[in-house]
Amino acid sequence: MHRNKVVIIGGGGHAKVVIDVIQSADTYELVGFTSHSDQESNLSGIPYLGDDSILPTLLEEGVQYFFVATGNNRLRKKLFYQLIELGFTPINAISPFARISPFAKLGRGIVVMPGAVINAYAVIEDNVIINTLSGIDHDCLIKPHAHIAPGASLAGCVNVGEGAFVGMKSSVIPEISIGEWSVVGAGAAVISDVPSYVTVVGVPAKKIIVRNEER
Ligand SMILES: CC(=O)SCCNC(=O)CCNC(=O)[C@H](O)C(C)(C)COP(=O)(O)OP(=O)(O)OC[C@H]1O[C@@H](n2cnc3c(N)ncnc32)[C@H](O)[C@@H]1OP(=O)(O)O
Repeated sequence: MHRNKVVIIGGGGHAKVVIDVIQSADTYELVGFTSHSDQESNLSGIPYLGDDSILPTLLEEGVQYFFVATGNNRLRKKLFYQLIELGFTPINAISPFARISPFAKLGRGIVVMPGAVINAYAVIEDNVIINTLSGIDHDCLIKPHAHIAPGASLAGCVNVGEGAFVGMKSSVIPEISIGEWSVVGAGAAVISDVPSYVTVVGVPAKKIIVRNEER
């Protein structure tokens, strides 16, 4: 069976899981991964190819598809558009153990990890991470480059802004909006709208001042 060739961008912990998901779906041929840090010779059974300077050569050799497997939302955004600019096409990495409604809509460059559920009329835009065992209920809108961490539960009609991070095991009640590039802490219960560029934690979730804005 012919399978399209894919390069993975990134060699950290998130890449390990993304590779596993793509391999378990058995739809693509993974040619290897690129990384800027010194790497082991392979990751989850696929070879290290070098840093991103190898990418134009890979394209010439017929590797047309990519997946950016970095957890940091800002870096993932940057790399996503760089790869498209170079002429690559993003794929989705969908675990066969996720459940996605046929009435949900998915963009490009999205990973949906095992145990995640995406219900009817949810919209997941480009380059989003839907992590292990998370739940995205009906009519949610997840904007590009966001990350819904393991076990987070979004009720119906929740909007998550560009680049926002919804921490593991947090809960968001219906019709809440989470602003762009904001962070919801692990275990938070979000019961009111979250502005952009803030961090909220706790039950109920309240804004905190953070020292390090990098995410
Ligand atoms: C497969 C994977 O691994 S995917 C990755 C999943 N990762 C996550 O879900 C991580 C979620 N991250 C968090 O919850 C973090 O604690 C953050 C982002 C909310 C805050 O991190 P930082 O900015 O480093 O904050 P810091 O640790 O300095 O804490 C600031 C204050 O908030 C409190 N706080 C931090 N996180 C939480 C939380 N989740 N719930 C309640 N309080 C919290 C701290 O106790 C501290 O309180 P204090 O000032 O009274 O001492």
